[in-house]
Amino acid sequence: MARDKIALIGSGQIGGTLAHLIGLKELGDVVMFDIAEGVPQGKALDIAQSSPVDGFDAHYTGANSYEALDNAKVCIVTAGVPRKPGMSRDDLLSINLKVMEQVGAGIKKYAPDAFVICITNPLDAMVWALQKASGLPHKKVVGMAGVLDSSRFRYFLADEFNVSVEDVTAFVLGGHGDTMVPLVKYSTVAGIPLPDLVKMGWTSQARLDEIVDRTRNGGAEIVNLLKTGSAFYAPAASAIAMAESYLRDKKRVLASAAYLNGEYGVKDMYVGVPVVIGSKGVERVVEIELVGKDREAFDKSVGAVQGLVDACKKIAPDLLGR
Ligand SMILES: NC(=O)c1ccc[n+]([C@@H]2O[C@H](COP(=O)([O-])OP(=O)(O)OC[C@H]3O[C@@H](n4cnc5c(N)ncnc54)[C@H](O)[C@@H]3O)[C@@H](O)[C@H]2O)c1
Ligand SMILES: O=C(O)C[C@H](O)C(=O)O
Repeated sequence: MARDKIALIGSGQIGGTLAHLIGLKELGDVVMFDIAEGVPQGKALDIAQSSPVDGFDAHYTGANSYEALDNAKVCIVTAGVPRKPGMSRDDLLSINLKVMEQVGAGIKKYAPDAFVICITNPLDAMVWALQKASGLPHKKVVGMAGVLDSSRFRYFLADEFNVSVEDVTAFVLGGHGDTMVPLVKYSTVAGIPLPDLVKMGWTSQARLDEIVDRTRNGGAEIVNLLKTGSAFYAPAASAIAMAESYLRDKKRVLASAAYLNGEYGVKDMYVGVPVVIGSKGVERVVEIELVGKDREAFDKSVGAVQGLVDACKKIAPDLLGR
């Protein structure tokens, strides 16, 4: 059986890590694309040369032309710039919006049947713009953030309780920004919700609040440590989970920036919610009933994303006609 072709648009820190993980997991052949000449070619060759050591079979190519995307089954988009200490993800909007317009046109021309995962920040607005620019069906274009934010939350919780990360589930919804919504009520250790664990004396409400806060600031914590860029190992692993669910029709329930057309009371916007990802793309939006503080926080987060989408519409009004 022919291997699936996976195109990585952007071959920087996340692009390189994605390419390596795809080989290690034998998910398919990899095309690395970037505007920087030599970078995708060099990384592709380097990773290909690791394949005999690690024992995986995958074909790697690097390219600076969109033709290389031809017939890709999955496209993962990291093209653009990351933030530096002191910046917010939103500061990247105008520069990365231009990149999404170019990338969207390339996908439209060469990979119109692909499942597209956008990673570029500010995530919820960029995936909205990428869908508009590519014209692909909404269920075939998603944004990666919720898996990452939920994974950070899971890791901090597992560390707090001194239990395996495998036994911790968590969902972080809303926009991928300061207003994201870690859902305490729906996060568990071995099925036991966090509020029950507080009652059981496993932790205090104050500690839980600190962990929620650290999760919300998880991206900035790493940016401040690295100083020259942002997180890439966990973001790449998170996007691979989404790509794998699509390619292997696993139908995993993963928090993703998905197009909402009335669900959660939101229309014509991408926001982080749990979705089922299978061979048809986003096969179902899981609509959790949000009440009280969770509803308020979610609505506030949606408002923040709406502000960014409105800014995109102002900068690139022609996107609306597509
Ligand atoms: N959604 C998330 O959870 C999440 C997590 C981490 C990073 N990010 C975002 O992902 C993006 C990439 O991060 P990174 O660490 O890989 O950055 P990076 O700078 O290492 O890589 C970005 C690459 O994009 C390339 N590029 C720039 N303009 C391009 C264009 N027009 N066409 C093709 N390629 C282009 C650059 O040459 C560079 O190689 C950033 O915007 C960052 O903020 C998002
Ligand atoms: O924080 C960033 O700028 C990168 C990314 O969105 C993250 O959460 O790690």
